[in-house]
Amino acid sequence: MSLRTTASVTSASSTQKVPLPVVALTETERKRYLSTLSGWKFVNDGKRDVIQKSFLFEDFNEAFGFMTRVAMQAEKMDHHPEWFNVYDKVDITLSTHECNGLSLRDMELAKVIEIQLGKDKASSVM
Ligand SMILES: C[C@H](O)[C@H](O)[C@H]1CNC2=NC(N)=NC(=O)C2=N1
Repeated sequence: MSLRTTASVTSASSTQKVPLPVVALTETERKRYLSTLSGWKFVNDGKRDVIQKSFLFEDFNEAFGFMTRVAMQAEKMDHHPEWFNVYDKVDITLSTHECNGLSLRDMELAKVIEIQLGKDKASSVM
């Protein structure tokens, strides 16, 4: 099965992003997407399905810089992390209100977060 990614439609004049659907992923889909993401854990908190990951940074500056960069991208996607930060630690939970569980939007945002993490790490070793 090929994984669905951000849908885009191209017309002669422009490429427009189309919002990803908010339908709940099946268990099979969820497992397939999670297998492409490093360290994200599936949790049912008793009320809903979520995915979670904890990140550890050098200090508050690195942690909050990462959060700021992720926030800008999340806002563009109209899909936002639930997160908790103490100094160098950031705990992130992703879920979709509309389906009370996990949708493609959560998987897409997790991917964006991983890409940002990679960029931040790369710049810190330069
Ligand atoms: C109205 C607005 O589009 C919705 O409330 C969006 C905003 N950001 C969101 N973020 C997340 N993580 N889940 C959502 O279901 C969600 N819904």
